[in-house]
Amino acid sequence: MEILEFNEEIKFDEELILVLGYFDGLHLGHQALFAEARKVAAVLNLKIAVLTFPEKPTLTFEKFSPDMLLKLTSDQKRADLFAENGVDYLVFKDFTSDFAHQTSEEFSKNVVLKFNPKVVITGFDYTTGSDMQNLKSTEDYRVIIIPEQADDQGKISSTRIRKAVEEGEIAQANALLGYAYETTGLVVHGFARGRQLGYPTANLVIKDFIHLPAVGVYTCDVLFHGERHRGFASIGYNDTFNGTEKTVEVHIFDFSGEIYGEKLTVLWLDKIRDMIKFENMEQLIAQMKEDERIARRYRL
Ligand SMILES: Cc1cc2nc3c(=O)[nH]c(=O)nc-3n(C[C@H](O)[C@H](O)[C@H](O)COP(=O)(O)O)c2cc1C
Ligand SMILES: Nc1ncnc2c1ncn2[C@@H]1O[C@H](COP(=O)(O)OP(=O)(O)OP(=O)(O)O)[C@@H](O)[C@H]1O
Repeated sequence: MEILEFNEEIKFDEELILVLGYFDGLHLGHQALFAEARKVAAVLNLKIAVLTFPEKPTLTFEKFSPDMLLKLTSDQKRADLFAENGVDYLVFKDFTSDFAHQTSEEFSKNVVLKFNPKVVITGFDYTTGSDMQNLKSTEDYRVIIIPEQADDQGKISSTRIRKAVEEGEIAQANALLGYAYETTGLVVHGFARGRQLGYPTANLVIKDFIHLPAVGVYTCDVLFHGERHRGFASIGYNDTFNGTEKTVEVHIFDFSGEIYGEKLTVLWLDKIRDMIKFENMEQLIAQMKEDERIARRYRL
């Protein structure tokens, strides 16, 4: 997959299938667009391009708050997901005021046609231009609109998944994503109390602007040096020790070793329980033994 910046000069000579949207998380709804794109691309023997934005379009319209920068994936994972979904050209365009103020006709001429698309694929609720039109087929390209992908609670959407993650409903988030929600971090030094508890933990610092699951205790898998290990993790303030800083800590079962400075990816699988402020360490250890049983028993 090639990653490109959209600019005035860009112009594809080959005909393409173009997919449009922001695609935070590349969830099952989004995946339906790419499944259709792959089908059409195979029949017509064409490559697939996606035009998307590095940040959420709402940044251009609403009063800024830092959580507007948060995403469901890191930029790296986002690119990986586009590639896994069959994208050949991943094209980024800053969502500027000028861009937003184009009419749908201008958008078609100034943007869509630059991709020389034979077919353009969008979802049922995708609108373009300041006049908020659905994209329509022209003599140059055919538009395929993918119907709403929904479950019993309605449309599968990035908004629903963000809410599920932030409420700790990880199993629900994963069901809507079609893959396990993940967080990548760098292992740094904590207070080294975990050893005393019998569960040394890798304390993670997270550099990506991504949504973190709610405070709590979770079953997880950990990707480390190309291998997948079962573990359990805690997100919270170490209440038993009157901690004041939020930490993300993970204990990998049947593993020992110094891994400071390494990068780990935590695949969040299911929430076990809320964080508890225990009277003493013994109670915390007893609870963690029970958590371990639950985490080890968890089947994918
Ligand atoms: C699976 C798991 C569950 C945990 N549950 C709790 C908890 O309920 N209450 C709490 O105060 N700390 C909890 N902790 C956090 C421990 O207090 C923390 O791992 C320990 O203080 C070690 O911190 P350190 O790595 O900074 O030394 C949990 C940690 C793990 C890995
Ligand atoms: N459930 C769905 N079914 C069909 N198409 C969808 C679905 N969700 C999104 N799409 C389409 O995917 C593209 C990207 O959509 P977008 O990034 O707005 O996702 P979203 O999940 O609707 O996001 P948000 O919840 O932030 O509004 C658009 O063309 C949109 O119409």
